[in-house]
Amino acid sequence: MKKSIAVLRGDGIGKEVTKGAIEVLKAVAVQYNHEFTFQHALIGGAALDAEGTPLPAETLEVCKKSDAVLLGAVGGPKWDVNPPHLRPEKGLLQIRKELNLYANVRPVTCYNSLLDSSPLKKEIIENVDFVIVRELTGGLYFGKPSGRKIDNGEEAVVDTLSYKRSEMKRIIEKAFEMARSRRKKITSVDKANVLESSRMWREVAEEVAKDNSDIMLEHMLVDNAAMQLIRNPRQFDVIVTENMFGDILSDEASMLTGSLGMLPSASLSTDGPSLYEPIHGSAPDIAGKNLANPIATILSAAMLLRLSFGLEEEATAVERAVEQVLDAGYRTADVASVQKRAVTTGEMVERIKEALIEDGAISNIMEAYA
Ligand SMILES: NC(=O)C1=CN([C@@H]2O[C@H](COP(=O)(O)OP(=O)(O)OC[C@H]3O[C@@H](n4cnc5c(N)ncnc54)[C@H](O)[C@@H]3O)[C@@H](O)[C@H]2O)C=CC1
Ligand SMILES: CC(C)CC(=O)C(=O)O
Ligand SMILES: [Mg+2]
Repeated sequence: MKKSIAVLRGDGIGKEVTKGAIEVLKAVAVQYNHEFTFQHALIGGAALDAEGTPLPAETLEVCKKSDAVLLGAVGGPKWDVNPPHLRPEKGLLQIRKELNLYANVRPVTCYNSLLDSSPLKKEIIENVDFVIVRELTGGLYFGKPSGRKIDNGEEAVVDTLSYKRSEMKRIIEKAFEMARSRRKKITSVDKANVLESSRMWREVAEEVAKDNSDIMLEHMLVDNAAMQLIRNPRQFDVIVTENMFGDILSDEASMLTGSLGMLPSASLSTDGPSLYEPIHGSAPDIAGKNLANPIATILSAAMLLRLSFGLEEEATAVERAVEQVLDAGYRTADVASVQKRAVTTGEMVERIKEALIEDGAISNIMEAYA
């Protein structure tokens, strides 16, 4: 199969983790006789430095012409003082809007071998397997008007949360579709006791449920959901929610798995190429140190293979390789219980490639660490 992948490395650890995922995708191409081409383009702080804008027109062109997009992360302290339109994050929001990436699918899977890496008890996180379906192109992050003004002689600020019914419907329908091939349960998360947008969200969810009576729908207020994720995460199958709630809940959920560096995501488009990205940011505190966990991005690449290219066997092989390497005891620093035994980003990538190329080749690797 011949496919083109646009790669937006971005900033900080975005560069390191995408490098690792590309290496894994290249290994897949060799192993399964595919031809993947990679075209790099600028986004975020790197694009601001080079082009004066966080999303150059050329980047958008490259993405639109490709079969899928792989993104690292954007942002960093260097650009924190910039005005809103010159923030790296603005480039990420813009590309989500431009490519109609309405659905951000964030699977949360607890690996058996990492049960001791989570701050939560093993009994709580064992067999946790759910997916957060986050609306990605509406809500507060895209609200207009937004900004500062003077109100009665005092500085005031406004951010607006707005959604169209159709925007709610399409993401909730996506969640129902996903639940159908899973355990057929949806938890729709909102703040309907306070927000009008949430009351409409509930109405829409009920309407969609009427046409999907094989799926069980429950509603949960977001503050309770944040608590239930820690109390009893196994109760969840598919969580569907608006943009900001999904953003926050998924970072929280990542700690069930042991680290923010473990959660992949797919940002699905209504029409054109979809984009695949780890849920984490550019991690300026560890950037450039070869410390980042590349697994979230490698698992995002597996989602790319499955969802954009239909390569189920290859996607499963990547996921199996990750699991095998973790089972063998390899850990980056974020999930290592004994820090001095932690491996670097580069070594983790090497081990995953090795496991992919030769299934079972790494069975005794922890001997080196004993
Ligand atoms: N999708 C994106 O591009 C996102 C960008 N950001 C941006 O990233 C910058 C830093 O934001 P933070 O709040 O620090 O969030 P962050 O997600 O970059 O990091 C939070 C913490 O998790 C750790 N961490 C994150 N990914 C990791 C990985 N793969 N391996 C090991 N440890 C990892 C970091 O070292 C840090 O201690 C900001 O400019 C923010 O706006 C934040 C979230 C998402
Ligand atoms: C620019 C932010 C909305 C990025 C982020 O935190 C995310 O998408 O998870
Ligand atoms: Mg986030």
